[in-house]
Amino acid sequence: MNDELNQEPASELITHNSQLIAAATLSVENLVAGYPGRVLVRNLFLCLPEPAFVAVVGHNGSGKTTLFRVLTGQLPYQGSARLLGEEVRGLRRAATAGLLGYLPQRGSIGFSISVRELVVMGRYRHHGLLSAYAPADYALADAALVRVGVPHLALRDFTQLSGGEQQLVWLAQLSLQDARIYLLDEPTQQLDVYYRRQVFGLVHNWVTEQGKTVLCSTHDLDNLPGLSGYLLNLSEPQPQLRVLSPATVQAARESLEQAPARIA
Ligand SMILES: Nc1ncnc2c1ncn2[C@@H]1O[C@H](COP(=O)(O)OP(=O)(O)OP(=O)(O)O)[C@@H](O)[C@H]1O
Repeated sequence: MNDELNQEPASELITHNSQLIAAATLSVENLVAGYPGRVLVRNLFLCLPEPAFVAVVGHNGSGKTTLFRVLTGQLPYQGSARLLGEEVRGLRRAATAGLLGYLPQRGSIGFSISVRELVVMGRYRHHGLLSAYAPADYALADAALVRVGVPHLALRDFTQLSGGEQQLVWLAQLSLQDARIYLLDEPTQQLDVYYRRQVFGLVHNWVTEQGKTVLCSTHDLDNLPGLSGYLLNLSEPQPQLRVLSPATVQAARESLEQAPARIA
């Protein structure tokens, strides 16, 4: 143990810890969440001090979406879950406050709309309810479509796109929201090998170039070793943030190749 730490009085350590938690991008303390008769997240502790990329992995049904539902205020929980120091259960309209951008696993819409019109809606926070989007907004939408690699889809009807194409369009829209923290639920699930790599590179750039925090749930371990950030394996008995590296990805792969432990 570090001698300097040993010499620090306990009261100062507690103050220091609570300051760290208050300033953290994401902090979770003793979090318990799930559904009636089914606890999925058990006594989870996490502290992410700086903006970072976090790959959230785990077997099917291990609670990745459940954790995201907690962090987006859609599911009640016990314990504490804070985003930029704010307790989630006290947050209202986090998305409109520019705090949180969320890409759910299945995003569908029931009416025809052009891709360009859908993407420009990512700018809604910068607009009054009734004001029309300006040419500058459409220019940003076009640029976002270029960044995700599908500018050729701009005039297509969104509802007629393939699942993978729709996923790329949602990502383009999300990038225009300019949120501080993004929760992406399996954003590469329906993508081919080429676009999977592109999307991991893109959302990793949101962290390194724009200072965003990105939590990305995924079953795609192949694209993780080249990225910097953290790995959170919800299939571990006591999940914790581990520095992303070829070794930690390999350890996660070995654990996920085993049958999941079933907790009642
Ligand atoms: N509304 C609900 N009521 C009861 N159980 C639910 C509900 N929603 C999800 N579950 C269950 O909770 C468990 C965890 O689901 P969750 O979607 O968080 O898993 P996941 O890790 O995201 O899985 P996947 O990798 O398959 O997307 C699953 O067994 C699921 O059936």
